[in-house]
Amino acid sequence: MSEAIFSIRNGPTFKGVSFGADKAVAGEAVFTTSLVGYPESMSDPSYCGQILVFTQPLIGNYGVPSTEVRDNFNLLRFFESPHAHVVGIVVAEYAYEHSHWTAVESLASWCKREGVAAITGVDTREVVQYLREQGSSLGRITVQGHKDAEWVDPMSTNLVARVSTKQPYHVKALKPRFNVALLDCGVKENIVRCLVARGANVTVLPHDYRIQDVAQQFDGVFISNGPGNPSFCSVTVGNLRELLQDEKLYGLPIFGICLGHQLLALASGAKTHKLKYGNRAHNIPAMDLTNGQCHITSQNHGYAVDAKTLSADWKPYFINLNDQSNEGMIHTKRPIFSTQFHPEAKGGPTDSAVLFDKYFRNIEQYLAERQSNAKLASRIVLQVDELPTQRVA
Ligand SMILES: NC(=O)CC[C@H](N)C(=O)O
Repeated sequence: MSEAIFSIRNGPTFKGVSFGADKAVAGEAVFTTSLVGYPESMSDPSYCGQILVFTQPLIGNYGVPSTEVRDNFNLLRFFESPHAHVVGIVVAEYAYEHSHWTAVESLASWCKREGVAAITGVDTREVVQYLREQGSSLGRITVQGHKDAEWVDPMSTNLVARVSTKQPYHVKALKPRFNVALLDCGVKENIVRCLVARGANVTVLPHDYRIQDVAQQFDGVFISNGPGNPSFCSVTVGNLRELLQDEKLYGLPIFGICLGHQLLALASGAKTHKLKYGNRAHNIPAMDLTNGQCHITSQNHGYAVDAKTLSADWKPYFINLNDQSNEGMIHTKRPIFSTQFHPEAKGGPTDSAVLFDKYFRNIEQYLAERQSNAKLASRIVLQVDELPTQRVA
């Protein structure tokens, strides 16, 4: 067992023991208070470049499932993408013994295979108290025998370009009713599953794909979650702006989640800002401002939309009941809405899965209107049937 050190820039250092990849890493140190779901969180592309500190003290006790198993839609059954995206993890107590029916290996062996540095024996309560005071900070993990990595701020690079599919791919529903185009800024498998399981064939497009050129052949557009600072996604934002301004597509349903919400907000003229230390948890209360209902939500984000900057056509949709930050927006006349939290969960509660049903009702209505509106005759621009059926690295 090698010793390891976790350090926070302009902050304290913590000694522990390495149980992951034998290396030195640097990134943005963030913490999650979620109790379960470490395979899902670590493979969520939104965590790209980050060192994730778990406040749940015991981590690793249920091992890691197979990265090979796929479901009926050819989607990964147990992971949110094929690889780990965090650069490191920090835990209080790594469980050297694991047991679960899905486990095929230990968290330690997965971290080693995936090149994720991991340190145990850290007082994560102290780390969190520190990060909450100082705000978002850079961190690094150095395993004994290695030189410290240079500090790196992943938020100053375009992470979306790194994690997005390189080519379009197409995931078929079992009984297809609709065709959805999904802009992949770092999509989680379960978002695609939530769409195909409800009967949409999903064509997943790279983040910078000119969505405005193909949108007319789809019944709805979806904008995914993803890593990093939304202001780096100027190409996607420019494309979305043109999409929103196209009068022929006025009735097109659009739904965005997390980074997708932030990009839609930027495209409609609103602003985003960095939160002091972000919201990463599975139990964050968000109130639906249209009916006063509270959803307990799954979240992982460092940026937020500034609700005061929403233009006249948009209203805030949800509000965070812990810190009053914006949790979504909805268009006042068009079938377009987005949320900062994750209705697809994985992990987390499924209170807000109903938003996928709302999106599908919008699509049904759009199709009914389109049939009575000859102006928008379907024009096939992109042949989807010959596309690959999974992410293209
Ligand atoms: N999960 C996400 O999509 C995160 C969005 C964005 N990268 C943020 O940190 O705010």
